Amino acid sequence: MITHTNHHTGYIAIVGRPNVGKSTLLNGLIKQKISITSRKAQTTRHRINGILTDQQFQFIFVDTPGFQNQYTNQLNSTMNRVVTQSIQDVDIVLFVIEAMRFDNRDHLILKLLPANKPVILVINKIDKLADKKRLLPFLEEMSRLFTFAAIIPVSAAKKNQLPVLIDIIRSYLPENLPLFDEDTITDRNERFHAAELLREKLFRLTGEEIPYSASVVIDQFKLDGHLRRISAAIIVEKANQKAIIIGKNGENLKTIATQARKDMERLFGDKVFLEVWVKIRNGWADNATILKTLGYD
Ligand SMILES: Nc1nc2c(ncn2[C@@H]2O[C@H](COP(=O)(O)OP(=O)(O)OP(=O)(O)O)[C@@H](O)[C@H]2O)c(=O)[nH]1
Repeated sequence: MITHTNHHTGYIAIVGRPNVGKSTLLNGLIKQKISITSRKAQTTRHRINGILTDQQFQFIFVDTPGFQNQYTNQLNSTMNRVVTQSIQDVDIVLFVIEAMRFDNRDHLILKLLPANKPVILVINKIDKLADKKRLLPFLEEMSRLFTFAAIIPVSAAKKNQLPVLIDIIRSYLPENLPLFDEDTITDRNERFHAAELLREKLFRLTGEEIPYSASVVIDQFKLDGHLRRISAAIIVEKANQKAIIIGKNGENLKTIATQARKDMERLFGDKVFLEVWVKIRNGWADNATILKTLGYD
C-alpha cells in the first residue's frame, strides 16, 4: 500500500530562455512527445504538465514558456509572469542553459531563482561541443553564479545523462502521496495536444513568413470506436500566409497534416483521421481549403 512516508511526489519547473531546449528536455524525461519543439524560438505558450510516475515517485513537470525581454507586448509579459509564478509554486527548479553560452536573458532568469528550494542547473546541448574539455571551466564559472543544488551537463536531444538527471531530481522530491493516476502523462487533454502537435508542424514546416499570430483551433474531436476523428483549423491573418501554408498543389499542408497525424497516433496509441483547414481570421469559412489525411490505409 502507498502511504505518504514511502512515496515521493513533487512539482518541478523547467525554466530557461527561449530555444535552450526546455521542451525537448521535458519530452526526453517523460519519454513521450507531449511538448512542442521547434527551431523557431518561443513556440511554447502554455504551461504543460508532463507526469512521470513509478512505484514510489511521481515527478510533475511544469514546462514554462521561454523567458524573454526583447518584446513587451501583452503575450510576452504574460509569459514572463508565468515563469515567475511557476518558480514560486514548485518544489524543485530546473534552470536550463546552453553549453558555453550565458547571455543577458540567462542572467535575468538567474535573478528570479529562489534561494529557498533546490535549483538544478541543466547545461544542455553538450553534443554540439567538439572539445568536451572546454566544459570544465564553464562549469566552474557557472557554479560561482548561484548555489545550485547540482550542475549537470546533458544532451536532451540525444538523451545523454537524462537518467542521471532523473536520479538527482528524485533525491529532492518531497514525501507525498501521488497526485495523479499512474497512467496520466499530462493533465492537458487530448484535444489540447492535438492542437499543439499541429502547431509544432506548422512552425517547423513553414518559413519565417508565418508569424506567431497563426493559431490552431480544434473544431471537432470525436471518438469513433478506436478512431479519433479530428477536424482542425489553422487561422492566419492574410491570404498570402494561407497560400504559403498550403504550398504548391497543397503539398506543404499535406506534409504538415501527415506529420501531425503520425505524432498524434503515437501519443494516443490509436488511429487518427485528421482534417485540416486553413482559414483567414476575418472568417470566410467558405473559402477554406480542405485537406483530408486518411488515418488508415
Ligand atoms: N544539438 C542539440 N539541439 C537541441 C538539444 N535540445 C534541444 N535542441 C534543439 O534546440 C531547439 C529548441 O528546442 P526546444 O525544446 O523547442 O526549446 P525551448 O527551450 O522549449 O524553446 P521555447 O519553447 O522557445 O522556449 C530545437 O531545434 C531542438 O531540436 C540538444 O541537446 N542538442
